[in-house]
Amino acid sequence: MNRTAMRASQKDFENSMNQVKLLKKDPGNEVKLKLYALYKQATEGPCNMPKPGVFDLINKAKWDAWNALGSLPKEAARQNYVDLVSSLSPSLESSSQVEPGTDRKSTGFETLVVTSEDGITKITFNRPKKKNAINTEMYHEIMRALKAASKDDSIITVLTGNGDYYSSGNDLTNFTDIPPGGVEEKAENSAVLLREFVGCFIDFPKPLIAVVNGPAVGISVTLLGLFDAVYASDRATFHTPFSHLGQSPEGCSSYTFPKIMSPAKATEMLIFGKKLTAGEACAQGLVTEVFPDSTFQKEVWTRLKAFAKLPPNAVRISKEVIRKREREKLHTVNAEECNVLQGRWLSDECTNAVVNFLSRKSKL
Ligand SMILES: CCCCCC/C=C/C(=O)SCCNC(=O)CCNC(=O)[C@H](O)C(C)(C)COP(=O)(O)OP(=O)(O)OC[C@H]1O[C@@H](n2cnc3c(N)ncnc32)[C@H](O)[C@@H]1OP(=O)(O)O
Repeated sequence: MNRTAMRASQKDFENSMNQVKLLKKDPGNEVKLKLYALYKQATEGPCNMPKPGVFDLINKAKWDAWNALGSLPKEAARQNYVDLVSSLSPSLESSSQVEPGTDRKSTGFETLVVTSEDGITKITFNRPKKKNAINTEMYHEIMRALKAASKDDSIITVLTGNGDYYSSGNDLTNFTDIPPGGVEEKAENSAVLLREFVGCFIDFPKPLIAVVNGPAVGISVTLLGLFDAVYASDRATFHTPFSHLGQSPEGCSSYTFPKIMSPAKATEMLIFGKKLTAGEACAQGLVTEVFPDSTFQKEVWTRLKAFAKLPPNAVRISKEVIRKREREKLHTVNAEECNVLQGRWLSDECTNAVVNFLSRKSKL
């Protein structure tokens, strides 16, 4: 049937919006901009937003795309949107698909894969093309997955990454999505989100294990100080370029790192941005054990499956005994770090570093 000869109904439009969420492959920035522009035109009509500033790279690209549609009628924009999505259909997949005969897989996550099997809930960062950078959606999904894992029947919970990276840390494009209240509101919202996010790690009631499959950057490193064990491939590296980004430590690392590795070693990492190999991180106590990459998955999962057979109540109670006397202190540190960062995010040092990263790639 020739779709262009038809009028797309509201239902067709909504189906297409849902299909976009199921895209298997990233359609690329150009197509994403077209989809954005057609969606806005179909729902709001011609571009009605003030033109973003020159440094607001992403919003400016979006504005340009929407504005370029001029006075295209809403119905035509809706039809073009449906046609464009249908032309992308070979790269669609159903996210509700559950692999047959394997473990229980939770659906409803865009940025994670969450499975539960053999007493282990595994939360996998799943943005491999972006080196598992943590965008706003992913912060929320990780919190949701942790809250569910704390209540499910698993004994231990594991975080790991899909692809060659464990995680490249905070997604720097998070800083470009500026709300109507401006950059101050953005900084405040981010500090609230960060505090809640780190709080979930402080309060997590079961043993939390990191399976660090590759390089880790920024917040994905600092959080390791709140894990109960950290197993790393010898491909992994550990790096917190906070000063380079005009930022300051988070994830309670200003407290945990000096305790774990000595104040001077913590300074080298957190202030001077020294990158550690997995072996160095292990020697300094941040990593529990390092495995050759060729046998990493096999060895680690064999070990974790054995741990997960331990009596659940004893495991949970022991975690509580260990965490209890530190919990209040950790929450205080978390609040202080978020406060300091809120100010840093408004600094020229931070703005320039983020603009440099984004414009280096001319990214959206
Ligand atoms: C609620 C807010 C809380 C904030 C908490 C504070 C957190 C602080 C931090 O985590 S600080 C650390 C931030 N991370 C970084 O500075 C790393 C930035 N990325 C890089 O330096 C590099 O991408 C790399 C070294 C990780 C990998 O380099 P390379 O192997 O050359 O790959 P690419 O650079 O081509 O990356 C592929 C693809 O991924 C995108 N990407 C990677 N990391 C990030 C990131 N952190 N933020 C946004 N995007 C990232 C990269 O741009 C490429 O995208 P493209 O293919 O160009 O679309």
